[in-house]
Amino acid sequence: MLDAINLTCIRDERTLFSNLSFSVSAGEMVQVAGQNGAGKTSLLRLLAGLSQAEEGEVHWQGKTLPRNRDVYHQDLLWLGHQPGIKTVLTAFENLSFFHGGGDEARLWQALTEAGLVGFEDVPVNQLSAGQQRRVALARLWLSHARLWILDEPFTAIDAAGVEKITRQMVRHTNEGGMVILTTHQPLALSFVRQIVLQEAQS
Ligand SMILES: Nc1ncnc2c1ncn2[C@@H]1O[C@H](COP(=O)(O)OP(=O)(O)OP(=O)(O)O)[C@@H](O)[C@H]1O
Repeated sequence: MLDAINLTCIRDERTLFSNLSFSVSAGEMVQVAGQNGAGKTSLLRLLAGLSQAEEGEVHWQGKTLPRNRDVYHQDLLWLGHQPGIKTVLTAFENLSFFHGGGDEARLWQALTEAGLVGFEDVPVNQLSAGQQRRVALARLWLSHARLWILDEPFTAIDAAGVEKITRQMVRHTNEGGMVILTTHQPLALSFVRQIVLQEAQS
Protein backbone atom coordinates (compact mmCIF):
# COMPACT_ATOMS: atom_id res chain seq x y z
CA MET A 1 0.00 0.00 0.00
CA LEU A 2 1.10 3.55 -0.70
CA ASP A 3 0.34 6.17 1.93
CA ALA A 4 0.65 9.91 1.42
CA ILE A 5 0.58 11.48 4.87
CA ASN A 6 -0.02 15.19 5.43
CA LEU A 7 1.92 16.27 2.35
CA THR A 8 2.64 19.94 1.85
CA CYS A 9 4.25 21.14 -1.35
CA ILE A 10 5.50 24.69 -1.87
CA ARG A 11 6.88 25.81 -5.22
CA ASP A 12 8.05 29.30 -6.04
CA GLU A 13 6.66 30.58 -2.70
CA ARG A 14 3.21 29.21 -3.51
CA THR A 15 1.55 26.44 -1.55
CA LEU A 16 0.33 23.98 -4.15
CA PHE A 17 -1.27 21.70 -1.56
CA SER A 18 -1.04 21.19 2.18
CA ASN A 19 -1.95 18.41 4.61
CA LEU A 20 -2.82 16.16 1.71
CA SER A 21 -3.37 12.57 2.83
CA PHE A 22 -4.59 9.53 0.94
CA SER A 23 -3.79 5.86 0.48
CA VAL A 24 -3.70 3.68 -2.59
CA SER A 25 -4.32 -0.05 -2.17
CA ALA A 26 -3.79 -3.06 -4.39
CA GLY A 27 -6.20 -3.07 -7.32
CA GLU A 28 -6.85 0.68 -7.25
CA MET A 29 -6.52 3.26 -9.99
CA VAL A 30 -6.25 6.88 -8.88
CA GLN A 31 -6.37 9.94 -11.09
CA VAL A 32 -4.78 13.13 -9.79
CA ALA A 33 -6.84 15.91 -11.34
CA GLY A 34 -6.71 19.69 -11.40
CA GLN A 35 -6.11 22.60 -13.70
CA ASN A 36 -2.78 23.49 -15.29
CA GLY A 37 -0.31 24.43 -12.58
CA ALA A 38 -2.37 22.90 -9.76
CA GLY A 39 0.53 20.69 -8.71
CA LYS A 40 -0.23 17.29 -10.26
CA THR A 41 3.28 16.64 -11.55
CA SER A 42 4.73 17.98 -8.31
CA LEU A 43 2.61 15.48 -6.36
CA LEU A 44 3.52 12.58 -8.60
CA ARG A 45 7.21 13.40 -8.25
CA LEU A 46 6.85 13.39 -4.46
CA LEU A 47 5.10 10.02 -4.61
CA ALA A 48 7.83 8.63 -6.86
CA GLY A 49 10.51 9.77 -4.42
CA LEU A 50 12.01 12.19 -6.93
CA SER A 51 11.54 15.24 -4.74
CA GLN A 52 10.93 16.05 -1.10
CA ALA A 53 7.79 17.45 0.46
CA GLU A 54 8.10 20.54 2.65
CA GLU A 55 6.07 18.58 5.19
CA GLY A 56 4.69 15.10 5.38
CA GLU A 57 5.85 11.67 4.32
CA VAL A 58 5.24 9.01 1.70
CA HIS A 59 5.15 5.43 2.93
CA TRP A 60 5.43 2.26 0.88
CA GLN A 61 4.37 -0.96 2.62
CA GLY A 62 4.36 0.88 5.93
CA LYS A 63 7.86 2.36 5.74
CA THR A 64 9.01 5.83 4.68
CA LEU A 65 10.51 5.97 1.19
CA PRO A 66 14.05 6.72 2.40
CA ARG A 67 13.89 3.61 4.63
CA ASN A 68 12.41 1.48 1.88
CA ARG A 69 14.20 2.86 -1.17
CA ASP A 70 15.51 -0.37 -2.71
CA VAL A 71 12.19 -2.20 -2.43
CA TYR A 72 10.35 0.84 -3.71
CA HIS A 73 12.53 1.14 -6.80
CA GLN A 74 11.82 -2.48 -7.63
CA ASP A 75 8.09 -2.03 -7.09
CA LEU A 76 7.73 1.27 -8.97
CA LEU A 77 7.33 2.06 -12.64
CA TRP A 78 7.60 5.82 -13.14
CA LEU A 79 6.80 7.37 -16.51
CA GLY A 80 7.23 11.11 -16.30
CA HIS A 81 6.23 14.00 -18.52
CA GLN A 82 9.42 13.53 -20.52
CA PRO A 83 9.54 10.16 -22.26
CA GLY A 84 12.73 9.25 -20.37
CA ILE A 85 14.19 7.35 -23.28
CA LYS A 86 17.53 7.56 -25.03
CA THR A 87 16.86 9.29 -28.32
CA VAL A 88 20.00 8.10 -30.12
CA LEU A 89 18.99 4.48 -29.53
CA THR A 90 16.28 2.61 -31.38
CA ALA A 91 13.00 1.55 -29.82
CA PHE A 92 14.28 -2.02 -29.55
CA GLU A 93 17.53 -0.87 -27.92
CA ASN A 94 15.64 1.30 -25.45
CA LEU A 95 13.44 -1.55 -24.36
CA SER A 96 16.43 -3.89 -24.13
CA PHE A 97 18.17 -1.30 -21.96
CA PHE A 98 15.25 -1.10 -19.55
CA HIS A 99 14.37 -4.77 -19.56
CA GLY A 100 17.50 -6.69 -20.45
CA GLY A 101 17.79 -10.33 -19.60
CA GLY A 102 17.56 -11.84 -23.03
CA ASP A 103 13.82 -12.39 -23.32
CA GLU A 104 13.49 -11.08 -26.87
CA ALA A 105 10.00 -12.53 -27.30
CA ARG A 106 8.71 -10.24 -24.56
CA LEU A 107 10.40 -7.24 -26.15
CA TRP A 108 8.72 -8.03 -29.45
CA GLN A 109 5.38 -8.46 -27.73
CA ALA A 110 5.77 -5.05 -26.09
CA LEU A 111 6.77 -3.47 -29.41
CA THR A 112 3.72 -5.05 -31.01
CA GLU A 113 1.35 -3.88 -28.27
CA ALA A 114 2.80 -0.38 -28.48
CA GLY A 115 2.33 -0.32 -32.27
CA LEU A 116 6.04 0.02 -33.00
CA VAL A 117 6.73 -3.02 -35.15
CA GLY A 118 8.32 -1.78 -38.36
CA PHE A 119 9.91 1.11 -36.46
CA GLU A 120 11.98 -0.93 -34.01
CA ASP A 121 15.28 -0.15 -35.77
CA VAL A 122 14.73 3.58 -36.21
CA PRO A 123 16.62 5.90 -33.84
CA VAL A 124 14.04 7.35 -31.50
CA ASN A 125 14.93 10.92 -32.46
CA GLN A 126 13.60 10.14 -35.95
CA LEU A 127 10.23 8.93 -34.67
CA SER A 128 7.13 11.10 -34.34
CA ALA A 129 6.18 12.58 -30.95
CA GLY A 130 3.47 9.97 -30.47
CA GLN A 131 5.79 7.13 -31.47
CA GLN A 132 8.43 8.38 -29.02
CA ARG A 133 5.81 8.36 -26.31
CA ARG A 134 4.86 4.82 -27.33
CA VAL A 135 8.47 3.70 -26.81
CA ALA A 136 8.21 4.83 -23.20
CA LEU A 137 4.74 3.34 -22.81
CA ALA A 138 5.85 -0.03 -24.19
CA ARG A 139 7.26 -0.61 -20.71
CA LEU A 140 3.68 -1.10 -19.51
CA TRP A 141 3.84 -4.46 -21.30
CA LEU A 142 7.22 -5.36 -19.82
CA SER A 143 7.22 -4.14 -16.26
CA HIS A 144 6.62 -6.35 -13.24
CA ALA A 145 6.35 -3.29 -10.98
CA ARG A 146 3.33 -3.27 -8.69
CA LEU A 147 2.88 0.48 -8.66
CA TRP A 148 2.67 2.51 -11.84
CA ILE A 149 2.95 6.30 -11.56
CA LEU A 150 2.18 7.81 -14.94
CA ASP A 151 2.33 11.53 -15.66
CA GLU A 152 0.17 12.38 -18.68
CA PRO A 153 0.61 8.99 -20.38
CA PHE A 154 -1.79 9.90 -23.20
CA THR A 155 0.05 13.00 -24.42
CA ALA A 156 0.48 12.78 -28.22
CA ILE A 157 -1.23 9.37 -28.31
CA ASP A 158 -4.05 8.74 -30.80
CA ALA A 159 -7.51 7.50 -29.80
CA ALA A 160 -6.78 3.84 -30.52
CA GLY A 161 -3.58 4.08 -28.50
CA VAL A 162 -5.37 5.69 -25.56
CA GLU A 163 -7.87 2.83 -25.56
CA LYS A 164 -5.13 0.23 -25.61
CA ILE A 165 -3.12 1.86 -22.81
CA THR A 166 -6.28 2.24 -20.74
CA ARG A 167 -7.01 -1.49 -21.19
CA GLN A 168 -3.47 -2.28 -20.04
CA MET A 169 -3.89 -0.13 -16.92
CA VAL A 170 -7.17 -1.91 -16.15
CA ARG A 171 -5.51 -5.30 -16.62
CA HIS A 172 -2.77 -4.24 -14.21
CA THR A 173 -5.22 -3.22 -11.49
CA ASN A 174 -7.33 -6.34 -12.07
CA GLU A 175 -4.20 -8.34 -11.31
CA GLY A 176 -3.70 -6.47 -8.03
CA GLY A 177 -1.45 -3.67 -9.29
CA MET A 178 -1.90 0.03 -8.56
CA VAL A 179 -1.99 2.93 -10.99
CA ILE A 180 -1.69 6.62 -10.14
CA LEU A 181 -1.93 8.90 -13.14
CA THR A 182 -2.59 12.38 -14.33
CA THR A 183 -4.41 13.09 -17.55
CA HIS A 184 -6.44 15.97 -18.89
CA GLN A 185 -8.40 13.48 -20.97
CA PRO A 186 -11.61 12.03 -19.55
CA LEU A 187 -11.16 8.43 -18.42
CA ALA A 188 -14.07 6.25 -19.43
CA LEU A 189 -13.70 4.12 -16.31
CA SER A 190 -16.24 4.26 -13.50
CA PHE A 191 -13.99 2.81 -10.79
CA VAL A 192 -11.20 5.39 -11.00
CA ARG A 193 -10.83 7.40 -7.79
CA GLN A 194 -10.07 11.07 -8.25
CA ILE A 195 -7.86 13.27 -6.10
CA VAL A 196 -8.56 16.83 -7.15
CA LEU A 197 -5.96 19.50 -6.45
CA GLN A 198 -7.57 22.87 -6.03
CA GLU A 199 -6.30 26.16 -7.36
CA ALA A 200 -2.92 27.14 -5.95
CA GLN A 201 -2.92 29.61 -3.09
CA SER A 202 -0.54 32.58 -3.05
N1 LIG B 1 11.10 23.04 -9.67
C1 LIG B 1 10.24 24.05 -9.64
N2 LIG B 1 10.62 25.29 -9.32
C2 LIG B 1 9.75 26.32 -9.27
N3 LIG B 1 8.43 26.18 -9.54
C3 LIG B 1 8.00 24.96 -9.86
C4 LIG B 1 8.86 23.83 -9.94
N4 LIG B 1 8.12 22.74 -10.29
C5 LIG B 1 6.87 23.18 -10.43
N5 LIG B 1 6.79 24.50 -10.19
C6 LIG B 1 5.58 25.33 -10.23
O1 LIG B 1 4.60 24.63 -9.51
C7 LIG B 1 3.33 24.80 -10.14
C8 LIG B 1 2.74 23.42 -10.35
O2 LIG B 1 3.48 22.74 -11.37
P1 LIG B 1 3.07 21.26 -11.80
O3 LIG B 1 3.95 20.91 -12.94
O4 LIG B 1 3.10 20.39 -10.60
O5 LIG B 1 1.55 21.47 -12.27
P2 LIG B 1 0.55 20.50 -13.01
O6 LIG B 1 -0.71 20.46 -12.22
O7 LIG B 1 1.21 19.19 -13.29
O8 LIG B 1 0.30 21.29 -14.36
P3 LIG B 1 -0.06 20.85 -15.86
O9 LIG B 1 -1.49 20.39 -15.87
O10 LIG B 1 0.14 22.11 -16.63
O11 LIG B 1 0.93 19.77 -16.26
C9 LIG B 1 3.57 25.58 -11.42
O12 LIG B 1 3.18 26.90 -11.21
C10 LIG B 1 5.06 25.48 -11.64
O13 LIG B 1 5.58 26.62 -12.25
